Amino acid sequence: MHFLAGFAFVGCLLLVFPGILWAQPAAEAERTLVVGVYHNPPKLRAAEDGSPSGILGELLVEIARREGWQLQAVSCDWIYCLRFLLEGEIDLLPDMAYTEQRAESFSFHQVPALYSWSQLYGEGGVLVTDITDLANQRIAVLSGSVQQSYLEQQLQQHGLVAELVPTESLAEGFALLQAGRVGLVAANHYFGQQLAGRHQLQASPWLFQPSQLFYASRHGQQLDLLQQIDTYLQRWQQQPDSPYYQILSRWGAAELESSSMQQHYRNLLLLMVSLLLVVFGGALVLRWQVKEKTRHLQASEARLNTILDTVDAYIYIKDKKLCYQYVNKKVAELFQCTADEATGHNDFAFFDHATAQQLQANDRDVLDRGERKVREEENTSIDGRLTRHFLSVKIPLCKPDGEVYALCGISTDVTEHRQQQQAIHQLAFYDALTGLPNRRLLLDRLQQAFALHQRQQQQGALMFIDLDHFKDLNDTLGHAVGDELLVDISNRLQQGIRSCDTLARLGGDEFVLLLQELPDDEQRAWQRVQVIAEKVLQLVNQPVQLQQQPYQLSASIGVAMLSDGDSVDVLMQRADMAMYDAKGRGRNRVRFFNQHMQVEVTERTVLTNRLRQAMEKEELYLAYQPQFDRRQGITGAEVLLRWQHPDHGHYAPADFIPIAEATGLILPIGQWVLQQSCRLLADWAKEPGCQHWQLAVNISPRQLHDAHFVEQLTAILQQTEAPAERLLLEITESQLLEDTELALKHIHQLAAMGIRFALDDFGTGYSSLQYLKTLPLKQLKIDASFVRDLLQDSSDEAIVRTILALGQSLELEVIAEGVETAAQFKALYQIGCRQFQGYYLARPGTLEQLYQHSPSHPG
Ligand SMILES: Nc1nc2c(ncn2[C@@H]2O[C@H](COP(=O)(O)O[C@H]3[C@@H](O)[C@H](n4cnc5c(=O)[nH]c(N)nc54)O[C@@H]3COP(=O)(O)O)[C@@H](O)[C@H]2O)c(=O)[nH]1
Repeated sequence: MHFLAGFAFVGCLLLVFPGILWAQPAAEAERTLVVGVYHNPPKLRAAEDGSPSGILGELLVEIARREGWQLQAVSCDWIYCLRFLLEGEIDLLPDMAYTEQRAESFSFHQVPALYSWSQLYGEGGVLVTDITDLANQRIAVLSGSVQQSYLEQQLQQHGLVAELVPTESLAEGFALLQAGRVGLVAANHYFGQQLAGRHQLQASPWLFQPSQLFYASRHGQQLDLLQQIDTYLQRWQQQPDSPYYQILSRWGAAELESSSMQQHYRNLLLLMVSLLLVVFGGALVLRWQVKEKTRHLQASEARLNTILDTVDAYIYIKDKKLCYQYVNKKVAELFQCTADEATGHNDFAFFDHATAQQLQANDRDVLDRGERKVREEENTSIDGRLTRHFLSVKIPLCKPDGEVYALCGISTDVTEHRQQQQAIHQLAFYDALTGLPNRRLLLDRLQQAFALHQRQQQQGALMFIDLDHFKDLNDTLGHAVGDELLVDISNRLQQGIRSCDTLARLGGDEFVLLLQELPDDEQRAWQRVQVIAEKVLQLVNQPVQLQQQPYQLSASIGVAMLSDGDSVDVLMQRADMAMYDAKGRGRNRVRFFNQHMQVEVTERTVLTNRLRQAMEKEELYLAYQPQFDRRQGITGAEVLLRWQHPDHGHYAPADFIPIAEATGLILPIGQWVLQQSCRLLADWAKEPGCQHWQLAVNISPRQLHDAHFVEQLTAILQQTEAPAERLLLEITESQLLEDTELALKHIHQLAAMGIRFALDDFGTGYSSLQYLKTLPLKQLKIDASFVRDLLQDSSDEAIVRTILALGQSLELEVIAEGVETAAQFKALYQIGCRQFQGYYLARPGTLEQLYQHSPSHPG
């Protein structure tokens, strides 16, 4: 029993850790070959020092010596040798019979190294002359061997029932025969002959499975080496005094010697049996067997212990009571005791209670099911100070009859790997600055929430939260302060949400809140989201102290209910759309997605595509609206962009300019407007009647903030030779709000070149005196809205008067725009306005129409 358990134990360990048990001295070796050596004497066996021995072993050693190959021998049972060869753990396996099936997985050389056949061996009285004698027999066969496949096939062909008992080695087969567990054992004649002689077994007269024996490598590997082996075999098999025949005769002579000794032994035994009775003979045989096996086991155990104590894994055997029966050095180190001290104790002696309970549950599973299990285990030491993660492979150890008697565990410490995995996970799914889930994780959770909504109609909402003017703050106060602010906002928002909700940061100042577990009723769910959104606004609105200054932030929030979209992408787009709508409506507010937004976006997309082509197709042109002095003489004109689409007619600038702005198309379009305007100024400079006229050109915020704007306008002025001082760039206050520093820099650079600036829509924005002081302005433009209600609304009149007074004191020209009636003109004139623009005087038109308003112009 012990002997058989040993087979299982060795198998379990060698299966996982094939060890190099013998290596040739490496002095002049050029090539290292790992050779599998299984016990199949006289063809193959491991010598005392572990080196390959037997006929094929010595033959290989001789070839290797001549070729300068370094051999490293791995001692393994046949079945594991095969597996190691397949898995590339070993390079070469001697003593493999060629079959077509094997040729699919292994490569063989050409010249057979040996010829062999198989026989069946049994106690005297079992006579096998042909296949039919195998009916109802229990026959031990080497697992995965040619004998096994041949016998299986033959039994099936002849419709015979016999039990083939697979063994891991031939020795195990003969041990089963000795123990009376099988009636016959199948083996090649080399091995069988030896064992039969030794154990008084009878060889069957039925010879089967003649085979050619080769050295084999993993399929397609070591082909040059196999060729070399062929060269030696071919040469040596033709020379009677070659090493081939010397080795053969050495092992053949040993065999003969062994046979003749056996004969002598048999005679002696017969004599002894007759003299000392069967009892003494039986005892002797038994003692010899025990001694042989003990020696074999001790040698294997010593070799194994060396391997087990050097591998970087925790290896142990636990009995059915879950007490350690064996621990390797690593386990003993972990338990801070010797291997002997660990033996006999269970996990409660080494781990904390919860760990021990979990380990025992895992172990029981393996023992009860009799199945190999792989699990990740988290083990905390008994003092609770150290927790490590292990990947544990646990294999049940079974007796030949299948009964599980222990388990063998191999655990690898994967703590660092786990930590790395966690770090990678953190990087992959969380935002590095705030620690909030990132886009990837949000999408994952949204996907789940959406699936739940579709399956069970569970309500949910997606909230896009964008901080207003965060970019300005970031640019002004620096990115470190910006980061601090984002962390602060994320903490505030996190405190205000429930654990079932997900707050994520998509990047920059974009936060997204996924709300789940809302009331089933759609209306109530909507109301709950409204309340939460208001709360978010309040949280953002709370003043924050940055660089000793209090700041109050606001956010624009867009909401899409999960029922608003039919996919995650659509939902994201819709929440984003709603957020932009909130921004467009003045920021610091919440907007829920509605279909109008969708229509607007669709229309905007269509318009964007048309606008992209408009420039190429020359559908854009310029209109000129004259500007007048108090005597209604022309002082110049405002250049106004127009778009005439061949199919869809005239598009209003108020519709397409914001799109051009948002898409960046305003940059090439604006450049074209400036080129046209400068050409016209250059032409006017040559005409005495209009030399003094100026052209007012609207500049969009995008242009003013563009890094190449100054450079491009300088180039245009140089190319056209237009007088810079006749160019008046109209800017609005709102333009200056975003990235003020860069805008001011560009304005000052252009003013230094002589270009003049007008502040458009004056009075409608912040009307900051600060701008009036710091900007190199030449003109203020009273917004048309004040002119429109001038006659009805006294406060509008007061504003107009104030603007005029401001202009006077700051020495700025003031022009009123949107003058539509004679009454407005008169009223403006009476309160001191001296420059005018509006439909009353002239509508925007062609150049010809402009010239018609000036009698002095030759055109
Ligand atoms: N960045 C650029 N913006 C441009 C350019 N061309 C125009 N625009 C801007 O588009 C907005 C709408 O312009 P538009 O429809 O051309 O309207 C202008 C005038 O036609 C209109 N106007 C002029 N007089 C009157 C009037 O008596 N009544 C009345 N109802 N409207 C009148 O006012 C617009 C000019 O406004 P302003 O620029 O503020 O002086 C408009 O914001 C343009 O700025 C361009 O090339 N680039």
